[in-house]
This record gives sequence, C-alpha cells and structure tokens, in this order.
Amino acid sequence: MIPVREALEKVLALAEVVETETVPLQAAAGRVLAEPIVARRLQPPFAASAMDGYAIRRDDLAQDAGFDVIGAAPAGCAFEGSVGPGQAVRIFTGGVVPEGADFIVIQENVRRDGDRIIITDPDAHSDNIRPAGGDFRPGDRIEAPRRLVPGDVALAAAMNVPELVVRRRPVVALLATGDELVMPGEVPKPDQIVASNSFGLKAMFEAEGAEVRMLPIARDTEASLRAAFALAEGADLLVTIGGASVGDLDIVGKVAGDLGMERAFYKVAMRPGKPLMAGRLNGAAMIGLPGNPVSAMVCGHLFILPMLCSMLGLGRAQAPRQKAVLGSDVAANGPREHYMRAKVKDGIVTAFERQDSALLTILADANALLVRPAEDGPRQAGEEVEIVPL
Ligand SMILES: Nc1nc2c(c(=O)[nH]1)N[C@H]1C(S)=C(S)[C@@H](COP(=O)(O)OP(=O)(O)OC[C@H]3O[C@@H](n4cnc5c(N)ncnc54)[C@H](O)[C@@H]3O)O[C@H]1N2
Ligand code: MOO
Repeated sequence: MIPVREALEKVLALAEVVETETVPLQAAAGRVLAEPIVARRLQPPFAASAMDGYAIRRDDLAQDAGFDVIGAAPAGCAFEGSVGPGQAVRIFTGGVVPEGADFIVIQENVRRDGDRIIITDPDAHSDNIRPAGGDFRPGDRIEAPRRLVPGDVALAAAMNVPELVVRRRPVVALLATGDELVMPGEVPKPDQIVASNSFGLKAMFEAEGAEVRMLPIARDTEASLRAAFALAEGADLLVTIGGASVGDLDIVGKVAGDLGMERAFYKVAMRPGKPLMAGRLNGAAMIGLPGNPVSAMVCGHLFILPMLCSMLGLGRAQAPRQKAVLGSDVAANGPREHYMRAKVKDGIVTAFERQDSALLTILADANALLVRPAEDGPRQAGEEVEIVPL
C-alpha cells in the first residue's frame, strides 16, 4: 500500500500530453488552448462613441449652448466631414467619432429643435468616447495553455481569429465489470443491481474535456474481460471499474497482467479507494478503480481528473484543495487517508454521519471531501481542515 501522494505521482507519470487539433470558434468553449491566440486587429479600430447623442467640440460645451446638427454617424456608417465650432453630428453607440469632435453629449442632456440642439445639462464627467485600441492592439495575445471560457471565445472572435489550436480530447475507455450489473432501464434479476459508476464517471470525465467510450459491461470471466479489453484499443486511458479487490472473482488485475500490463502500483492507503490499481497496457494508461460506487467516484476525482488535466497540457497538480473550518467534531483517523463526504457552506464543513462507500445518496448530497490525514487525531469543531471541493 502506498500513500495517496505517491500514487498520484505515479498516475501523473502515466499521463502523456495529447496532440493538438484545430477547431472553429463555435466548438472551442471548454477546450484547452494549445497555441496562443494573437489579435489581428486594433479594437476599437477607431475612436467610437460609447453613447447615443451628439459629437461636438468639448470647448463648446456650456449650459444653453446651441449647435447646428450637420450630419449623422450611426454605427457602421461614418460621417465624412469635420465638426467645427458650434456644430454637432448626430451619433449613435459604436459610431465613428467624426474629425474635429472630441466629446459626445448624451441625448438626454440636450433639447432638439429641428436641426439645432441646445445643451440642457453640460455634464462633463465623461467624454463618452472609447479610444482606438482601448480594448486590444494587433499582436496582443491570449496565452496558452488555458481552458477556454465563453469570454475567451468572444475575445478571439473580436480579434478576428476564426479557428483555434486546442488539445484533442483524451479518449477514455470506460469498462464496468461484474455479473451483478445491468444497464439502467433494464430489469435486473433479484440478485442484480443497476450499473451506476460508469455513468457518473462518464459525466465527470466529459466535464473535464475527455471523450468517453463506454464499453459493454464485462462479466466476471477471463474471456469476457479479455474481449472487453480488446475493445479499448486506441484509447489513451482505459478505466476499469470493479473486480479490483481480493475476492475470487476480482480478476481485473490478473487478466490485465496476463495481457502484459506494466503495473505502477496496486493499493493505496486511502479510504475509500484502497484497491486502486494503475499501470500501462498496450501503450495506453490504465487505471483500475474499485467497484464501490463512492470509491470509484472519489478515485475518479482525486486521480483521473488530475490525469486528464495533465494529458490536456494543463500541468501536473493534485485536485484543488481549500481550507475550511470544522462544523462538528470528528473522531481520530486510522492509518489510511480518509476522504469523508461532507457538506461545506460559508467556509464551514461538516462530514456526513454515514460514510459507507456504497452510499450514492450521500455522495450526491456532498459538495466536498473532508481530508483526514493518516493517523490524524480527533478534531474539534472550529479547527481548520483541508477539503477538496466536488
Ligand atoms: N476481504 C476484503 N474484502 C474487500 C476489501 C478488502 O480489502 N478485503 N476491500 C473492500 C474495498 S475497500 C472495496 S472498495 C471493494 C472493492 O472491490 P472491487 O473493486 O473488487 O469491486 P467489486 O467487488 O466488483 O464491487 C464492489 C461493490 O460495488 C458494486 N459495483 C461494482 N461495479 C459497479 C458499477 N459499475 N456500478 C454500480 N455498482 C458497482 C458491486 O456490486 C459491489 O457491491 O472491496 C471491498 N472488499
Ligand atoms: O476503501 Mo473501499 O474503496 O471502502 O470503498
């Protein structure tokens, strides 16, 4: 049994950064940028009005001052002339500020009378002009690597960059094992249950940017497992679920070994998730998750999400942790690091009473894992602890 930190290092060492691909902007949100985005434009490309109103010369601004309206400058249609003393050009938000003008008086602050305007409020706290290049200039960059958020996509579009170079999605083959499992929607026999782990894990990995191939459930026979392993061909990462422990039918490790798996480790000093296994099989990384539903999900969060981040070129790091204050006492911990399902609100974390690794209702209710180091003593409410937000 190895400590969690060591297991994570070994798992991350199995993760190879995937290649890049080019995608249109429309498909870029959530992807990991692999090459910087470089602005091809000045934005705004001209001094632009920030308001609907009239472009004038600031020196002319005064209570009751009058102006001749000599033209209009709506967005997309510049006024070609020049604004002289006592003159104004009708302008709208986004319009090009005409030559000679250096101030936009908003329309609420004038009275219009035919082709004349009179200033009713000489408010000058802003000139209401967006300077050319005030947002970005040619050559300005969005640096890589970076997970693209909607704001990045909007910025890339404004920079006139229609395609982005991103990491391709790591392909994860997900293999549930067990004679007791049927698919959701099927009618289980009295001694069967419905497979849940693969669905939770698929959602988790896809949210991180993976492409998940869900393989057919393998039965607890060597032949069935071998056939299922063959279907994982071409994946970057094979994740098996169940059959990892010491029971007579827990044969995932054996079959993987027979197929040539180079084992990095088996068993981690953690709760839940002790029978975790990792290695390399047929050129791909392989992680064997324990079958208990909460164990599988917790290991997915603590090991496979960091692995996917690393494959996407985002660097090697553990699942993000935060500090929180204990909301109620917790008993001393044993020799395995314990990731207790917990609820955190306003910085106060409270572990659930029931911590059985089969309880999906508790997991669904939890929004954090309370981290208890190995052999940690009893802790009282009010003490500071570490959590992993879920
Ligand atoms: N004598 C010992 N028994 C067990 C040990 C041990 O050290 N000594 N470890 C326990 C721990 S810890 C865990 S975790 C489990 C893990 O066992 P396996 O990885 O072999 O998982 P299974 O036996 O196949 O299944 C465990 C449990 O989870 C259910 N399961 C499996 N796959 C799914 C799925 N895709 N969806 C929903 N539920 C699933 C399965 O029906 C079992 O109830 O071993 C302990 N035993
Ligand atoms: O440690 Mo197991 O992973 O109890 O559920």
